[in-house]
Amino acid sequence: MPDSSGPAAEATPYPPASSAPRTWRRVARLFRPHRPAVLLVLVLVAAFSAFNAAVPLLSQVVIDRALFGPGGPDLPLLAGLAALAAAAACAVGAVDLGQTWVSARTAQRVVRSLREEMYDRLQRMPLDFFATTRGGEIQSRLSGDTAQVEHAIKDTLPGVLAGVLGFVVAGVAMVALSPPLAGAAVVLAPVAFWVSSRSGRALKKLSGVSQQARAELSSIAAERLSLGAVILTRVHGRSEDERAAFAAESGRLARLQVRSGLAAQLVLSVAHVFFVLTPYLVFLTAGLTREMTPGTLLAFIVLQSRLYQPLGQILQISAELRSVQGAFERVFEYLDLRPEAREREAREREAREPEAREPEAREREAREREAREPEAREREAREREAREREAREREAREREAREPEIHRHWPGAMAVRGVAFSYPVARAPGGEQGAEEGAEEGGEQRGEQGGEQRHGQGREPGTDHGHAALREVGIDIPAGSTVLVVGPSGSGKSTLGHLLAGLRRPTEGSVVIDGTEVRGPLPGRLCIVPQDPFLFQGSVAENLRYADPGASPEELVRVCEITRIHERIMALPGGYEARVGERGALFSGGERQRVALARALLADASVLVLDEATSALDPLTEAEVVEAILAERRGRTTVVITHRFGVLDSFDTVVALERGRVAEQGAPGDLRGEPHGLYARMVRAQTGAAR
Ligand SMILES: Nc1ncnc2c1ncn2[C@@H]1O[C@H](COP(=O)(O)OP(=O)(O)OP(=O)(O)O)[C@@H](O)[C@H]1O
Repeated sequence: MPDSSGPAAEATPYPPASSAPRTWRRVARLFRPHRPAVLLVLVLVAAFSAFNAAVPLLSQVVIDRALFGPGGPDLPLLAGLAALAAAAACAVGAVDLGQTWVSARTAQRVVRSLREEMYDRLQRMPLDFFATTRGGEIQSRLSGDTAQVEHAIKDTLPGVLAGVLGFVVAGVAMVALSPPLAGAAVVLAPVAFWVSSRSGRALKKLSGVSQQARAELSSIAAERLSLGAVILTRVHGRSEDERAAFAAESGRLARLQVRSGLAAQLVLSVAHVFFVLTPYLVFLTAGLTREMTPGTLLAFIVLQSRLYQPLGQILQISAELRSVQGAFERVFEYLDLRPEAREREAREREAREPEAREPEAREREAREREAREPEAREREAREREAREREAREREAREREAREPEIHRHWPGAMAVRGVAFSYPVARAPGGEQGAEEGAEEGGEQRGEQGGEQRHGQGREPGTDHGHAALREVGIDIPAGSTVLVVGPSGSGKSTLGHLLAGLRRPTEGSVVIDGTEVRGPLPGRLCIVPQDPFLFQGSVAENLRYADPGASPEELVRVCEITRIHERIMALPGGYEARVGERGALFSGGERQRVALARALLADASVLVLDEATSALDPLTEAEVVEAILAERRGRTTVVITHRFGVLDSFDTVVALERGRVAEQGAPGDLRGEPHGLYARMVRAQTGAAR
């Protein structure tokens, strides 16, 4: 949704497609506040070129007059010339140093303000923008593109200037020495320019696609290495697929980089051929004209190298400039984003004149998008499709080989035996707390939840581990039974859920499934749905199939009907193919939970743990969904952790936790009969009877 900065463009919501002159005019505007610095760079570069050309001219005087003049060698003249050459060389060094300093300082200033303005724009963007844009994309523009812009200002642009001026000065000096030889020296230049501009164009295109691939890669990392995503991956045993998807993207980037390198090298190779051939053209012309003193020839040869050097620079840089232009365009696109207030205005304007603007604007946007990277998009879509198909087929094959009805094979009887669990002590900032645990057990960082208890209450005196979240917990869960886990906030319910699902391992005691100790996630046997489940960027169907890549459309519908989300999905444009946005942001909290529940049902695990997984639903829908999940469980063991008691009577057993210990466990009816029991008190408090 970019907008233009100019007043003319203000009238329409979208700017016209950016063109090279437009981009460079805008780049020039960036330097307006730095005019004195730019002027200084210009003067320094001109001085550099002039001093550089002066040295070879001196060599002509050295040969023709000081060494081989009519009266023999002239020593005082030689000494004077040597002093002059030394002064010119020192001046070249000093001027170069000064120019580098001024350019670097200006680059930092320009880039700093660009970066800050971009950040400011982004901060004021409407929420929709963040829901539909990947985090990695934003990061890549904010740091990757601005770094390229900085390099351009510091090195590329002064390089172009030095190249052009050096070329002109050396050219003028060569023409002054001998016009026919000067002509011979530049006769091949147009061919070299033509080749370099062609490969420059290719380089610009490649740079755009590479930048996009880099953004994709960092998006994958940012999205898939978040806590929720890592839990999801482990619970469904998809780590290998995640690795493969990352490797495919990383391979694509590597291939693009190789191609960029080749395109850049082509320019250098052309320049090399040019440099080798041109001196011989000059010698040939010198031989033909026969008007050359040795001193002039020597000066000419040195000047030639001074001509080629900037020429080479220009050839190389013209290719680089194309990729720099791409970086500037991507930065400007973000600077042109419409912050919230302007967005609203534009929407209102559109609402007033819908027919007149909308289709036109949309068409223009589509054209722009298409013009930007049609091939890349197509290729990406093809690759993604192939990857997904492959993963789906592999998973289906594995499933077939395993057993069609997993939970029949694995009954899902669980036992928690003398379990204690302590979270590691939080160290001062800069400490290593949690690092090992995170690596080993998919570690978790919690927000404010339960923060009070973390700092004091409940700490086990004398333990090395710090906060004891669970102590002496013993629970028996027969296969196929339904268990409700309740307890006050911070009593250890979620910790217990994580232990049951194998996401964490007890500090003491053991968790056992069908006689085997649970030592880690067991995809297909244990599945957990957390309170804030993770949906990744992609379609609803892709999110659901994460649990079972071979699931048919009918199976998707079946599980979504159970969790009462099917109708909502069908109401979306595209139905099951509708995108869910960044981390499912286009869904409400309750809808996200219902999609995640459907996904968990698709996993068809022997044990399903719902950790407050219906907390965002209204009580009626919650009861309906939980009842439906229990009704269709087909022998599956189901553990429901909740604060709310809308579905009490459907459970075989209730486990009430208090301060990390099991306060009560038994049939719901029995526990309700204990008037002073924790469970009965909690039920009364919730139904209002306590009053
Ligand atoms: N990652 C962690 N690091 C340190 N302490 C933690 C961590 N996670 C939870 N705790 C602490 O462990 C205890 C049990 O937390 P847990 O999340 O299991 O409680 P809960 O019963 O699920 O709470 P709630 O109902 O509020 O979700 C709390 O005191 C909490 O502060």
